[in-house]
Amino acid sequence: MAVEPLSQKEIEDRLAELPGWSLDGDRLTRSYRLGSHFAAAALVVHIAGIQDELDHHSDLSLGYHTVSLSVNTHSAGGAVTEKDFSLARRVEDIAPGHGAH
Ligand SMILES: C[C@H](O)[C@H](O)[C@H]1CNC2=NC(N)=NC(=O)C2=N1
Repeated sequence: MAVEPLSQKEIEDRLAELPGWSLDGDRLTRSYRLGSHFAAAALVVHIAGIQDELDHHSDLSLGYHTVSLSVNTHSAGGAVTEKDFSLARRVEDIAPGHGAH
């Protein structure tokens, strides 16, 4: 998969398809709220599995009822790439099943 930095327009087009995700500086980010701390922890573990499968890893943090991700592509000099959006889409696919919103 290409690891070229995406242009601002390419990032905006992709963000338009991913409600809840945003660009914070040079990182793609999203926070989720869950119904309990344990549910949030389970989502973290599920995301960790996806990240190992994709070999692409966000900074992933667990709060009280929250899970937060922040990701860019180290091998592209810390730019946002298609790999970051692939991860975001995979997380979006599974988050609702954990009751995350
Ligand atoms: C060797 C391995 O493919 C690399 O270290 C992977 C692992 N996870 C990664 N995660 C992120 N966010 N960016 C990378 O460039 C990256 N590279």
